[in-house]
Amino acid sequence: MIRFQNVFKRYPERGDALSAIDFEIQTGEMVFLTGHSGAGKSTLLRLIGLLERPSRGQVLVNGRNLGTLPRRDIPHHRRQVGMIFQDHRLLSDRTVFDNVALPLVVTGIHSKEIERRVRAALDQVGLLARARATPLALSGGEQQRVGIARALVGRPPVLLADEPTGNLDPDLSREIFELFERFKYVGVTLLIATHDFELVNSRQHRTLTLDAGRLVSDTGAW
Ligand SMILES: Nc1ncnc2c1ncn2[C@@H]1O[C@H](COP(=O)(O)OP(=O)(O)OP(=O)(O)O)[C@@H](O)[C@H]1O
Repeated sequence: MIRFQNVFKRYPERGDALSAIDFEIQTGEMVFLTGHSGAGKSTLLRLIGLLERPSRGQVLVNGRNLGTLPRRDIPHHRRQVGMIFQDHRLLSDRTVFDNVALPLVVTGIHSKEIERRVRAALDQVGLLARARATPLALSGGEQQRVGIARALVGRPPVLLADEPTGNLDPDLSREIFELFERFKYVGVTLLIATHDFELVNSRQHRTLTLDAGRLVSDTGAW
């Protein structure tokens, strides 16, 4: 589902943020991406989401080479890849329902179908009862779950999460990971960047480790 072939990413003012990265992730795998701050985790995720392009090498998602993807296919690609961020980036003047509906509204899906899918996504993250609240009325963990529902609502086959539990206490972090583990069972491919070594070590998932832009370890599938 995700394949990197000798990928480099160079920022002109910084040098190589990623060097010679090679790995493959199969459909339905749940993989952690770890490494020190600045190791290149977010850069790697951004290449998969096509928010950045590699300086060298190839990134393939679902068999398609992102380097040769025609411009008109980029919106379709972005819908295939749900992204979850640490700072969840919710719109504070809209309800939880509207925040989750946003990715569907731009695709022009019928409003009845939007309602059905948003309710299903909120139900999956346990927030159906808070659909009419605004994000500021929610706790940090609940806000993060709204961000997850928004990433899920378009049913993307790939979910990327960048420090999804960065601001949460250990109990909430565990809850979020348990939620991710449930997606794995419905065939979603998940790549989760995190510094939370304790959490990574407590859960038996394949782990890719970056160090100064190089892939220094891959524990392989368990
Ligand atoms: N847009 C950019 N322009 C220039 N340099 C960048 C840019 N984005 C990232 N970098 C640099 O690339 C390196 C990798 O950054 P990246 O954000 O991928 O690391 P990270 O492992 O996600 O770090 P953190 O855990 O702190 O979020 C860093 O040295 C960073 O300063």
